[in-house]
Amino acid sequence: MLRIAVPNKGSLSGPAGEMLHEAGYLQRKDSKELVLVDPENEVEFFYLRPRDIAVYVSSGRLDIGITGRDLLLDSGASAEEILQLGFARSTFRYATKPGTASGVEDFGGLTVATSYEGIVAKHLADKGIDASVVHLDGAVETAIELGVAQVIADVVQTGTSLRNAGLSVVGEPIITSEAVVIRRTGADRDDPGVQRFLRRLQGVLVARSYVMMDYDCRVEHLEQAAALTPGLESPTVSPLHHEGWVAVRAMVPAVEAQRIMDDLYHLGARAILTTAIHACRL
Ligand SMILES: Nc1ncnc2c1ncn2[C@@H]1O[C@H](COP(=O)(O)OP(=O)(O)OP(=O)(O)O)[C@@H](O)[C@H]1O
Ligand SMILES: O=P(O)(O)OC[C@H]1O[C@H](OP(=O)(O)OP(=O)(O)O)[C@H](O)[C@@H]1O
Ligand SMILES: [Mg+2]
Repeated sequence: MLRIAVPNKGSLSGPAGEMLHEAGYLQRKDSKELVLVDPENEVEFFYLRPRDIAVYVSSGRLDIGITGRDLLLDSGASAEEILQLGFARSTFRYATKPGTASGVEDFGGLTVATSYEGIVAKHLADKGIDASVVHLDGAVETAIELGVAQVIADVVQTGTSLRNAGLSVVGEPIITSEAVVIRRTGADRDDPGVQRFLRRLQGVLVARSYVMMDYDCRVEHLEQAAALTPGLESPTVSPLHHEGWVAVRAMVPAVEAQRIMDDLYHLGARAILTTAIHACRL
């Protein structure tokens, strides 16, 4: 049975549970449940603190886990990303009160507050900056106001938390993060259970980002229409009872669907429909 670590709290937890549910797995009903067996799908889920997931996976006790790239890097654990999941997208950046520093090179002698000590200590060391790092569990934006540090390094998504604290980013993002599936470095790449799990999650990603498009068009416009809707392999084309017309079906990226419908209409295609894809195996 495949043993999978799932975040039990925070920004990763809700979207991870939704994705697993969409992929057809049982999910816990009560947030106090720590372990859930899904015998039908031959998996066992362990609900763990997001920070601990890379540690469990690198130990080999659990086969794979869902975590954030930033948490994986911060842990220093021997685990690697095998699939990007597209949620909990964020950057990890330095910020200060305006005027404190114009770049990381000005941090010498200052104190940096962060919940991600591993990432920050390594980044400063790589740059040869002699700054102190103080660990805080959260709400690090307040550390400057309270005089614990002059610099913070934290997750930035919309930038609202920084703005509210009167802080501005300094330097380029240290990391661009999102939720990822990880496994122990060097683990068997071809494990059939892992491959099946990844195919299911990839199916969810495709189902979320593509729609199915159907339309009718005149045979003489088919080449141009197919160029607008190439599908994944190539569009399905079926004859219509009405001679000189064909029905076409192809998957298209959801964000482009409206523009493609306009272009198809302009070309003379009619009865252009899109439908949601609920599940998929590529
Ligand atoms: N506001 C946010 N937007 C997007 N992703 C975020 C945000 N805050 C944290 N993350 C991401 O979530 C992961 C951190 O999860 P974690 O549960 O430790 O933090 P959290 O969501 O801040 O929860 P907590 O309330 O425990 O601090 C990281 O990968 C981080 O990049
Ligand atoms: O750029 P924003 O959209 O404001 O998002 C970033 C904020 O979200 C997270 O905080 P969270 O709410 O998890 O609190 P925490 O600091 O206690 O982790 C993160 O630590 C930042 O503070
Ligand atoms: Mg947080």
